[in-house]
Amino acid sequence: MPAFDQLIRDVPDFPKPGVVFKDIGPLLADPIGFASCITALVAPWRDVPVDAVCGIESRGFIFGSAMALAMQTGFVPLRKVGKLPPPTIGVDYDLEYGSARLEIGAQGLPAGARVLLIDDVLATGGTLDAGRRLLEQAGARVIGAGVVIEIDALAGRKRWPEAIPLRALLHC
Ligand SMILES: O=P(O)(O)OC[C@H]1O[C@H](OP(=O)(O)OP(=O)(O)O)[C@H](O)[C@@H]1O
Ligand SMILES: Nc1ncnc2[nH]cnc12
Repeated sequence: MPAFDQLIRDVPDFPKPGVVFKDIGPLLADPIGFASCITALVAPWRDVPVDAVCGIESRGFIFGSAMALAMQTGFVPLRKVGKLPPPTIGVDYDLEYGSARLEIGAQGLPAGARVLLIDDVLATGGTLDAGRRLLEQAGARVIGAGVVIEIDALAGRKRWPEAIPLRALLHC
């Protein structure tokens, strides 16, 4: 596996004191790093039927939409509150540094669609958990999830159901 970790910058005390922010900017700017990151994110699902890749706003859009292109599936955005026109379905959740609400278009997915949930970082796990709950509320079947970075110390994986595969490229 390529050394993605060298393309992720640690920024101490951003966006607030005590948080070490994982900056994916250098990874996105590196054509080989970004391409091999997408290849690695897609790899576990090669033989799995997937109807759509769902990315969480905003950094999950970058990886999720590139994966959807590579997998030849549709892409469905899970957006922060107030961005999508009605009708929407939404869920509230807590973040490592705040709280938020995620929404999906009520007609965004056919019932029973097999979807992958994608984000850049798994920290406390609140966002990924909210994404899963939202997709299930919308009638989709979450068959797996992928993140680029998992911050092990924050134990976000504990909030994720063991029965659904969750793949992380990098552990910090
Ligand atoms: O596991 P958690 O503790 O929930 O944190 C992970 C989430 O936090 C960041 O998003 P943020 O809400 O900061 O939005 P952004 O992608 O728009 O910067 C990150 O992109 C994940 O979505
Ligand atoms: N430490 C962190 N770095 C980047 N994104 C995050 N989202 C939540 N925690 C984060």
